[in-house]
Amino acid sequence: MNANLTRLVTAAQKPARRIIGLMSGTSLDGLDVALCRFVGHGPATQVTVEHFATVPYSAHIRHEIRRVFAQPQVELQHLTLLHAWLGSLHADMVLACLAQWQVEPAEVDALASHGQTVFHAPRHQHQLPDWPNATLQLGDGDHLAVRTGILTLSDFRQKHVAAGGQGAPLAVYGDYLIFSQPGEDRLLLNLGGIANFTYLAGSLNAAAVFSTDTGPGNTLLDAFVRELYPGTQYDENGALAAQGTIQPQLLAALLHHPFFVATLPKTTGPELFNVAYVKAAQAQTGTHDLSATDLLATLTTFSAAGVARAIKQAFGTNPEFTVYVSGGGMHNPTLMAALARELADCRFSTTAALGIDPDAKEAVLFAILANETLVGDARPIGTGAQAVPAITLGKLSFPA
Ligand SMILES: Nc1ncnc2c1ncn2[C@@H]1O[C@H](COP(=O)(O)OP(=O)(O)OP(=O)(O)O)[C@@H](O)[C@H]1O
Ligand SMILES: CC(=O)N[C@H]1[C@@H]2OC[C@@H](O2)[C@@H](O)[C@@H]1O[C@H](C)C(=O)O
Repeated sequence: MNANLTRLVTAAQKPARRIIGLMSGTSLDGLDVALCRFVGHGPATQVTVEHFATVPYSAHIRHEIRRVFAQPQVELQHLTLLHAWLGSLHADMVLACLAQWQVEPAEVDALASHGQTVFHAPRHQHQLPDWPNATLQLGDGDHLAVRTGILTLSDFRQKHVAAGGQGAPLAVYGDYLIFSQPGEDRLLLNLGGIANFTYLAGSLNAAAVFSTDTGPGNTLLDAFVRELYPGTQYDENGALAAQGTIQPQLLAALLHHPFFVATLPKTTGPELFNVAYVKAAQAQTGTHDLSATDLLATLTTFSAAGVARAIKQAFGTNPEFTVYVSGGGMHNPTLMAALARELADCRFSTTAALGIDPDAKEAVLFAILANETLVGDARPIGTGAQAVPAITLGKLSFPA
């Protein structure tokens, strides 16, 4: 048997294995690196996060990604170079983390790399008749495998698209395995650049589980803070938005988009929710001269209202859940206060209460997906239009 296959089978047969999950999201703040230890698979999965770090992206890296990020037209040479460059860059970031944690690459059984989403194109968003759902993540897995010497799984979204999905959200596969709890209906809400949630039934009925994006999380806030306060990356602790007043006409115009009434599940990205989207709504409502803080206050409530709309769309007007929040938006008290207003009957907690660092959650998720691909099974989740494809995800790259 080929030595790579022997290595693969050995990793799959171990009673416990270490997998590093990597996530770099739409916020372009950095690469999240989570070294996880797994025992078991499927609903019996036990995962411990041994180490976690976010390796910040430099201004240079952010600049090079933004040259193509969510752009319908790009320089093809730059896109091609980025694919290789980001693969090597992510590999070096992993090696630096391992050195700091005093863990040898040989002690790690697999790397699970999400890559950098540069364009997300579900059919409802590109609206090109006869063209499929599509999504593109850069940072090639072979570069990670060869440079780190670690067996790598990557490019998790393509199979979801191939099997009939939109390529996202994938969190549902991992959320279902590690956060389901008998007797408690749970909502897991991730406030990243884009917000999404997973519903888990206390009955443990897999058919009832589903997940969806809800619209912008931090992406518009970040984009306008960058534009209005040059040199600043985000509204730290929601302090700017907290000084502003919500502009109701603009808020209504922002929410007036087919995305917010489209059936669940749905996905989106900064290809739709971007500066141009907001400026069009400002032009339409004559609010282009709104102060920076009023605009940020309105955008903060817009994100919260999008989350609330999707939850109410699924569960009716007065949903009562414990909502377990993760992602960078949970550090924004103005956004969290807006959510508490929009979902008055919900209680808010974070995934820390469930044993997973909320900043690490998405990176852990990709490690879980890799663990399932190595040792688990494809299993049915959801039903009807909300069913997620029963597949294992990720492509294999061997180091040699
Ligand atoms: N202290 C803070 N105050 C306000 N906002 C914060 C704070 N810390 C983080 N954030 C927000 O969180 C963002 C980063 O979030 P996160 O890392 O979850 O996004 P991501 O993983 O890139 O997104 P996605 O899940 O859409 O891929 C920052 O850009 C910022 O908007
Ligand atoms: C195409 C893409 O990268 N989508 C991300 C993004 O960030 C949040 C939201 O939009 C979600 O759909 C997805 O990520 C998470 C990890 C997911 O697939 O569950």
